[in-house]
Amino acid sequence: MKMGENVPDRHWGPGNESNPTGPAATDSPSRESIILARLNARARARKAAMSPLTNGISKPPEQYVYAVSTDSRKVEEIETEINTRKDEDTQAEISNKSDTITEGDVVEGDSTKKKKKKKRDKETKPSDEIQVPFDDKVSGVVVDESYDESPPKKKKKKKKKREKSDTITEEETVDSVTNTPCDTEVNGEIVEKKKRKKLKRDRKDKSFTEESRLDVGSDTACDVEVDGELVEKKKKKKHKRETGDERSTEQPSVEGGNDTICDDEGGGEPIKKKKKKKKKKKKRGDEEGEKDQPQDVNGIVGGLDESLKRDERDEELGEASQGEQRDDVPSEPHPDSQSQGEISKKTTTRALMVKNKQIPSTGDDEMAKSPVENGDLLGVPSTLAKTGNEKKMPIKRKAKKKPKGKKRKKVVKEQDVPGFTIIKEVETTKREELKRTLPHWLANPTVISRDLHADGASIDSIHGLDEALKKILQEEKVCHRYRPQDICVSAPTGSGKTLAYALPIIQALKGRTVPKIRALVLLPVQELALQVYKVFLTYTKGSGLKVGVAVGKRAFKNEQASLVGHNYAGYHSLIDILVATPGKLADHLRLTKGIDLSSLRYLVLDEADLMLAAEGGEWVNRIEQSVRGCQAASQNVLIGGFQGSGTTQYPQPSLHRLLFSATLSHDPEQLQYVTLYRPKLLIVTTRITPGVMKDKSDGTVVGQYIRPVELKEDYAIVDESVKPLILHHLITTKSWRKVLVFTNSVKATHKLAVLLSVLSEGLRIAEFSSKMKERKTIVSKFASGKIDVLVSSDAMARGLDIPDIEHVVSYDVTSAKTHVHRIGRTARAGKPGTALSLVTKDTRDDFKAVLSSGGNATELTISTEELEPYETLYINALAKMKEILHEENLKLREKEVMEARVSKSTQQRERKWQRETQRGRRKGLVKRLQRPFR
Ligand SMILES: Nc1ncnc2c1ncn2[C@@H]1O[C@H](COP(=O)(O)OP(=O)(O)OP(=O)(O)O)[C@@H](O)[C@H]1O
Repeated sequence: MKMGENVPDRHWGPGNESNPTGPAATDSPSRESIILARLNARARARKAAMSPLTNGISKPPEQYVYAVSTDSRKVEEIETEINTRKDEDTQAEISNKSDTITEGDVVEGDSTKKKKKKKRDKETKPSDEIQVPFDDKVSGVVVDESYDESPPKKKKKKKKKREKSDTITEEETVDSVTNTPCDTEVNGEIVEKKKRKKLKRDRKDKSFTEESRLDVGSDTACDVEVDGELVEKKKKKKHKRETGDERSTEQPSVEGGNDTICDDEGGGEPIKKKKKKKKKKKKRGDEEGEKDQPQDVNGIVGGLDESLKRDERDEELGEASQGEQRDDVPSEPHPDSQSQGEISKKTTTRALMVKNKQIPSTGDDEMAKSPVENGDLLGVPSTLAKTGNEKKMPIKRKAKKKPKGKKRKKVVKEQDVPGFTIIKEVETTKREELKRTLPHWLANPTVISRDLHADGASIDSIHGLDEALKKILQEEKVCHRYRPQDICVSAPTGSGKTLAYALPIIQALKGRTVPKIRALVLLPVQELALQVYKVFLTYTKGSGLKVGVAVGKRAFKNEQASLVGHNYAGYHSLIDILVATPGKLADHLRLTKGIDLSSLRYLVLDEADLMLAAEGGEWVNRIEQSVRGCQAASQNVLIGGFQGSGTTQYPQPSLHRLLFSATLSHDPEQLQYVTLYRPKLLIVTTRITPGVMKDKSDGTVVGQYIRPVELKEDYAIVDESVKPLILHHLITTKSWRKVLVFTNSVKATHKLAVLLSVLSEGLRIAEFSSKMKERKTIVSKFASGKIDVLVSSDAMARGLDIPDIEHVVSYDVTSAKTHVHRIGRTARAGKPGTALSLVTKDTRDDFKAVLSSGGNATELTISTEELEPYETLYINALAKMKEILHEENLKLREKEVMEARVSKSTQQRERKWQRETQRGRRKGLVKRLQRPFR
């Protein structure tokens, strides 16, 4: 089907329907009305024609298509024919010719004759000007002829009817009137003018038709310009969208596929501009109408692809969406929607060609893409809107710099995978690099700052190291090695110093394989040593470590057998940890065979200040010499402590010295006997009390005797004669139980214990006996609460750990150091306790010195009135005490006399026997000598 055949059918149909009788049936209009109607019709026609042009659609409206067929040359021929045949009655011929015209067309008057003539001419001689652009394969546009046969949509048709009915009617009227023979007859001038105007209009129409033709079939500068404007507008709008300047009230159709339509009609473009554009287009149409076809192809693609993409998107959304009113698109159908639909089909073909690489795609394919096509406005994902068939062409635009590290899109093209349809874009995001986090032990190493030369010990001090290695080390100037610092600890009483050294030693020696004396703990008295020995026994359960004690509690031979074993291979150690008093240790080092201290690693001096004070501290030096001697003597000791001629030697670690006391001496003279290696003094305190930290004259900060925090310390200024009565008064009136009283001597202890026993008959009073056998029983009774008041000398002042002693009385003022240990028997391990000091006038100054060492006591006043009730009792108690003491003295003397007598009589009997023996021997010898030989 040819273009010329279809156009009248679509264009003139409605007009003829509206006016079936045709213009010939009307009366001849006046000249002015004809001219006015003609001008109006032309203006409307041009306006209607401009809409698709600016829309990027190449196809002009039907009336212009029709005008294309009405070439000026043909018009002249028709007019000439009309003039020559005006006298002839051609009604029959015209009616015959009218058969060739499509049904529905109303042919009335001369104008219809002309049209029929034109139609006939077109049928006989098709216009190349029309067919070329649509049939031109170079343009890439293949006319879908079936489109013309498809029924137009009702909405579009109705709309078209409404908008064009008036124009078409008027135009028809004008054409019919101007071409009627009566006009020429009425006024020849008018006819001439009309002819000139007709020629002029036809020329314009011709030029415009050429422009339209070019728009339809080929590209024009107009299209290029329009497309360029569209591109620019879209760029601006896109920029606005990106910057958020675009108002939300703006119609989505502006951004959508109908944006060009709205630009023309609803975009608010001034009419003057439109006219200017039209003029420019006409000029360019005249100038560029004869340009090469490839340029035209490129120009047309932009407008076509825009419709193509809209159609493709509609296809993707499904047929259900077709014909429906979009929310973001104006519901009123556009008058040019039909022509757009027509172009869309063409552009679909065009797109297929582009897809199949039959023709090159242009950057306008991408540029013409609207947000609706991208699925943005309809909420359709862009991945659905894009089919992947779009071939990206180079677009002259500033490429946006992609931010580093962000999403990196990778579009999988359909061409990449032949035979498969890519339905979705594959987006690959660049994963953020995971920061590696180190384990806690690697990220937080324990930094030990040390200086090799400052902390090192001499190579010679490494026991057991091979002499050849020592020589090499010295040659390499590696003369020092790391050695732990010796530690001195001054901590309050009852703060757990025993466990402070016991647990680390047990932990360090737990992995040993062969028993050897590796730890030596020295304490001043037997009771403390036994107490610490029990602690080690408790905490070494299950560890395999063996603990020995050397305090003289058992027979010496038994202690020897518990420390050293002997078999066919020789002597070997039976213990790993030895708890001893200095005296007994010296006896064993001197008398016990096989005792070996060569592997000693830890030397602990508990109550170090007292230990170093005994014998001037020389015994410590003797023990260390003994240790070094053992080490020197055991150079050939085999593994396991067996002595022999083995060659295996192991370097022994240096001896680590640990000194503990609640009153560690600050006197350097007392520490001179201990060879301490870079000693470190640790002072443990729980609160800063006045006088705790003092800055001495030498600038060194030293600690004082620190009391437990839980200890409450009181003192009472009393007379010497009533001290027992005041103590009795406090114990009885305040119901003290488990009271530990310290005196300065054993005699005073006994005297006080007797007096208290007389005064307070209901209380269980005991004294810490000097007899070793009785001590253990008394301590256990006192700890279990069977003794209420235990009177003791300072033999119990240090280290004894008796639980739950509530009150400690310092009956006699003593030194500050002893005072700290006395009152330290209470308030242990965080438990509360009270200490009372009875101060006389003579000992007031001494007590002040005691307090100045870090104590803080409150005075307890006891009035004489409180003591008056005890006067008689006290006098009687004193008298009875004297009697008791006197009797005790008498008994003691008798005992001594008896012992003396026994000893004297024994001596006498021995002497008598000796004399008799000597005398008898002599008599018997004489008798034997006098016996005659018979
Ligand atoms: N961490 C602790 N928690 C509870 N009790 C503890 C702790 N450490 C030690 N003790 C207890 O405190 C008491 C006193 O311990 P220890 O005899 O070692 O004290 P000390 O400092 O040696 O006192 P002193 O100077 O009088 O000899 C012990 O009965 C012990 O069991």
